[in-house]
Amino acid sequence: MNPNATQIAIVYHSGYGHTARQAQAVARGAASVDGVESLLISVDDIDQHWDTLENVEGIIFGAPTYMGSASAQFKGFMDATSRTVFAKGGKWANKVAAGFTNSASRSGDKLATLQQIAIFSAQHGMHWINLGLPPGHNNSKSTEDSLNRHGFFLGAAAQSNADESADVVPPPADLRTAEHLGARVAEVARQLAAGRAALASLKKAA
Ligand SMILES: Cc1cc2nc3c(=O)[nH]c(=O)nc-3n(C[C@H](O)[C@H](O)[C@H](O)COP(=O)(O)O)c2cc1C
Repeated sequence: MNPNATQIAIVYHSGYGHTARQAQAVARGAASVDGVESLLISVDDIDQHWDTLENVEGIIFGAPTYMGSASAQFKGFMDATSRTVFAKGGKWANKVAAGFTNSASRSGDKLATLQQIAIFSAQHGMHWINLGLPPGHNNSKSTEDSLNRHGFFLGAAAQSNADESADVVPPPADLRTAEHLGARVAEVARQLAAGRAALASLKKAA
């Protein structure tokens, strides 16, 4: 861990590996920004990482959509933060946040999961970063390989055919969309960190 780097954590759950592929793409995107390091954390290992999460600049949350909402394992993580983060005095306040989800159907009610993650981030007083891409596949010239082919604004979406393994899906367009989200969050986190440092030195000079 480079102490001068801006740290972005990606906290995710994946039952069968598909959302893990999406999470890896988000982490790649974040780490592609100069001066940023990304850290992938599965909710299965979360108890080893509560202290780490207090010290990162941003957290990008991801879960598969199961029965129209985040998976129960991810919800278990969300509920645990009531005790480990919220009750300790809002330890995640003012960090940047963003979200991603993956499911089998084109829609599959993924929007409900992204909304759930956005509300969760707001409860922690975090700054929500949206996807920042126009809808990718809504005209005759676009294709299934277009970035943001599912047309989400709130976060990154991926679709994994139910009969295909995580070696094959999500498809490249969805992984590139996930990379874009990681890079966007990392850039904003960098800007905020630099802005805070600049303000502190102005204050010192005054
Ligand atoms: C319990 C359960 C519920 C599911 N519910 C949905 C759903 O509401 N919408 C959908 O599109 N896919 C649904 N799926 C399919 C998963 O979202 C899909 O297989 C996804 O790729 C799994 O990601 P994972 O491998 O990271 O767990 C469900 C799968 C499971 C196991």
